[in-house]
Amino acid sequence: MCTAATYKTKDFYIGRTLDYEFSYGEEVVVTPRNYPFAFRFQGEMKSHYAMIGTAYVAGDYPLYYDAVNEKGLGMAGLNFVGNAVYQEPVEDKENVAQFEFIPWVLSQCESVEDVKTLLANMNLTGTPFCEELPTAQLHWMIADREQAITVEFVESGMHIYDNQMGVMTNNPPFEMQMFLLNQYMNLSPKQPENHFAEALPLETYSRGMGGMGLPGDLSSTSRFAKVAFTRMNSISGDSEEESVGQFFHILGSVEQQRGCCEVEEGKYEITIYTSCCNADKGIYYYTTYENQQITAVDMHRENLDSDTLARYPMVMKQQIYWQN
Ligand SMILES: C[C@H](CCC(=O)NCCS(=O)(=O)O)[C@H]1CC[C@H]2[C@@H]3[C@H](O)C[C@@H]4C[C@H](O)CC[C@]4(C)[C@H]3C[C@H](O)[C@]12C
Repeated sequence: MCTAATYKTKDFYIGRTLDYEFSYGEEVVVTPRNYPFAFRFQGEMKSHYAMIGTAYVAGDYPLYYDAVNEKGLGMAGLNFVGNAVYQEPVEDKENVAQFEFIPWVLSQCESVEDVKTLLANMNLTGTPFCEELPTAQLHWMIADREQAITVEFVESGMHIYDNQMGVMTNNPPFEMQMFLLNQYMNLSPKQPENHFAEALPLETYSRGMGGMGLPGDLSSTSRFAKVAFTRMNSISGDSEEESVGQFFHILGSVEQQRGCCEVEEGKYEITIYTSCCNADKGIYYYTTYENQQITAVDMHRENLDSDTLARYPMVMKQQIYWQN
């Protein structure tokens, strides 16, 4: 399972959890403006917007999972297995392979409005990167500081949904996830009151009963409701530390601990990493399952006019701050 979220205080933030049972060896990767992107169908793009995010680098190619560009536009790809349907290349559209979707969008769009225009003429193909890395079945959240959308390619074609909550998880399709939220309309952060039956002496027996009824399991629908509630009711100061801290708490509400979700005999999904990118400043913060201390990579500390990827393997060892 995976969860993505946006958050806005003074700055705009976007991030995700990457939940899976194994890691591909992902890194934080800055793609500078003059890195030549060789698109399968669209040819070489010699210069473009710079971007930062998590990617698995295959050869010298950044296969991004989530990223933000220097204009403050961000996107994240999450599993959508069984529902994602990609097309064969066609003649009258811009064909883009599924693994190129993030670079294709972030290299040339400044805003979600730009993305909508770009998508109108795009055909996402199921072309695999190589034999060893088959096509990933994903759907995407794309956001800037003004709005967020969910983009899904399914049997009936491409669907773009306004995503007012700025959250996304996995299956089922976004429309159904939104419908299921109706079930939770009664939830409130306030202490509950007895509406069950006047005749019964039901009472709040402890503090902290706000959000009563919020699901606690790790299924995609439960995480959708939980993270939406957490994100929509979230309160924080607007300093960088407070905003980033709060963002990690929002995604912390749906993190996966090893042992709770067995996906195969003896194999468990865990939150491999959690990211929070300050999209305005191009700073990518992350924690990993092994290291809960926040690590940061600032794209503006790199030479953004270069043509070579800057790569930072994620810190995978627990860092403990000793006070004495
Ligand atoms: C497995 C990841 C999604 C995690 C997730 O959503 N988990 C939920 C699990 S569940 O089904 O709902 O149970 C996805 C997110 C981004 C994906 C990667 C990126 O799309 C980049 C390339 C794309 C290539 O086609 C395949 C390898 C790959 C390197 C992908 C591997 C894998 O599919 C990733 C890492």
